[in-house]
Amino acid sequence: MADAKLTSFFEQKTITPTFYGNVFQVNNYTEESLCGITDEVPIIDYLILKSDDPAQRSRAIDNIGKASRDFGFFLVKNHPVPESLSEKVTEKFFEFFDMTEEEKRKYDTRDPTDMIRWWKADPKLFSREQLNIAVHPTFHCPPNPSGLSEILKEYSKMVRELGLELFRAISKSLGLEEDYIEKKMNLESGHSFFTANDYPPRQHSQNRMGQFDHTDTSLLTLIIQNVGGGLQIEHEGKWINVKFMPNWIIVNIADHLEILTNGKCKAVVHRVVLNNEKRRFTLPMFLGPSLNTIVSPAPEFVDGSHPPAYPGMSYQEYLELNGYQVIDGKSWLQQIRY
Ligand SMILES: O=C(O)CCC(=O)C(=O)O
Ligand SMILES: [Fe+2]
Repeated sequence: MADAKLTSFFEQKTITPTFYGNVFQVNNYTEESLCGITDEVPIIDYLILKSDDPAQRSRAIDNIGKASRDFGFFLVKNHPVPESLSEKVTEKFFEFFDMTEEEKRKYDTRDPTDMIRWWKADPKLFSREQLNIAVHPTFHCPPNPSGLSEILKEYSKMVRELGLELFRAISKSLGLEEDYIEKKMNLESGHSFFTANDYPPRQHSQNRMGQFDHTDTSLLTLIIQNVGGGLQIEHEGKWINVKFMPNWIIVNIADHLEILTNGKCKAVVHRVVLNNEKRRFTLPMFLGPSLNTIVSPAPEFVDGSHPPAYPGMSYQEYLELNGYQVIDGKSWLQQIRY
C-alpha cells in the first residue's frame, strides 16, 4: 500500500500517464542531438568475478560497485550464457515478428496486466515493435513460432541465474551480506519479464527514434542485441553510444535498486536511436522484486544527512502507476523523487 507521503505527493502533482504523448518532444530531436559520443564504459569480466583468487573476486566486486554508483551501467563479458543460445532465441523472435499482423494482434490486449502483450508504435512518433512476456515466477510464452517457448525458457533460466550472481556482487559491493538484495526483494518470487524489441533500420523508418529517454522500472535489466549501434546511455550530461562485442551482456541499474539504496546505485537514463543500416533486435530481461514487495529506501542507506528520497510502494503499484511503461518519454523515477 502506498504510504501517506506518496498519497500527498500524488495529491499535489498531477502525473498523467499518457504514453509517449509528447509530440513536441519528439519533433524537438535534431539529427545532431541524436549522434551521441564515443567514450569508455565499465566492462566486467565474469571470469574474474568467479575466480578462485579472493583478491581478483574482490576487485571485480569493487568494479561492479563503482559502475553501479557512477554509471548505473556496465557490460559483462565471459558470462556463462552461450552465444549459440542467444542466437537461437533471437532467430525465434525474428520469426515471431515476421508473422502476420493479424496473428500478432492476438496479443494487442491493451490490458497492462496481461502476461503476454504485443504492441507496435505509431511510426510518426517512433519506430519499434515489441512483445512483453512475463517469465517469473510463472513462465508465459506465445505458442508460435514453435520452439520459441522451449528456447526462451532455457535462456530465461540462464539469464536469471546470471542476474542473481550480479545481485550478490552488488550486495557485497555495498558492504552487505551477499543475499541481502535477494532476500529483501523476495527474488524467489520476483516478477521478471522480457521485452523483445524489433527496430527497423533507419532507411526504412520515418524517424530516428527507437525509444525515448527513460530508466527501467525493474531492479536490474540484462540485455542482449543482434547488432550494435542504437543504445545510448546518459552520463555526466552526455549521450554515450554503447558499443560492444557480440555476446556481451548489457546491464542497467534500474529504478528499484536506486530506491532501495536511497540513490546510492543510479538508475541509468538511456534511449535508443535506430541503427542506420540494420534491423536491430534486443531482448532486455527486467528482473524485479515480487509484485507485493514494498520497496522504500532501506535503513542501511538512510541517516541524518541522507533522509529517504523516495516514497515506498509495492512493485505492482509502481508498475500500475507507470502504466507499465515510461511517462512522456521521461524517467518515471525522476518524477517521484522527493
Ligand atoms: O533496445 C535497446 O537497446 C534498449 C532497450 C530498452 O532500453 C528497453 O526496452 O527498456
Ligand atoms: Fe530500457
